[in-house]
Amino acid sequence: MTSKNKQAFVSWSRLIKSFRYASEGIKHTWANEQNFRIHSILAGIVLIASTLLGVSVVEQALLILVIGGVLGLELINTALERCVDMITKEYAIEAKIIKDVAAGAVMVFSITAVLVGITIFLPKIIALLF
Ligand SMILES: Nc1ncnc2c1ncn2[C@@H]1O[C@H](COP(=O)(O)OP(=O)(O)OP(=O)(O)O)[C@@H](O)[C@H]1O
Repeated sequence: MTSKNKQAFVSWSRLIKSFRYASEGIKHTWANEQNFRIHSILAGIVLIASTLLGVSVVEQALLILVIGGVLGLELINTALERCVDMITKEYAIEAKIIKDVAAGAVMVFSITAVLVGITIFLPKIIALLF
């Protein structure tokens, strides 16, 4: 049996399209979500500081991991907000809970990222000062 719609194992055009759609999602979030812009700029500052302060490769990898986690969760949070807004524009307790819980997830991981940053940077800053 042969399928008329047999697809290539890897379709480059589909891959490029999916990158384009993902970039559009990131651009939309950057344009509309202040928290995403703040987190992205802070991430850039942290990565520059980590290079200047001679943070080890493993520590830098850890910073990249938590930064990616925060930004990824921001994107999921934005998707959930849009999803709720698409379902209802009216006040609904379920809508409130979904948005608040999603925002809570971002906050939990952001605090985790800050704690990782403090653990890595504080000893280096103290060593620089004293
Ligand atoms: N349909 C709704 N029903 C009940 N409460 C809502 C509803 N929409 C939003 N809220 C409440 O208002 C808060 C802010 O919602 P909003 O959609 O403005 O999110 P936001 O985090 O401010 O996002 P944005 O950055 O897009 O303004 C939510 O966390 C939730 O508590």
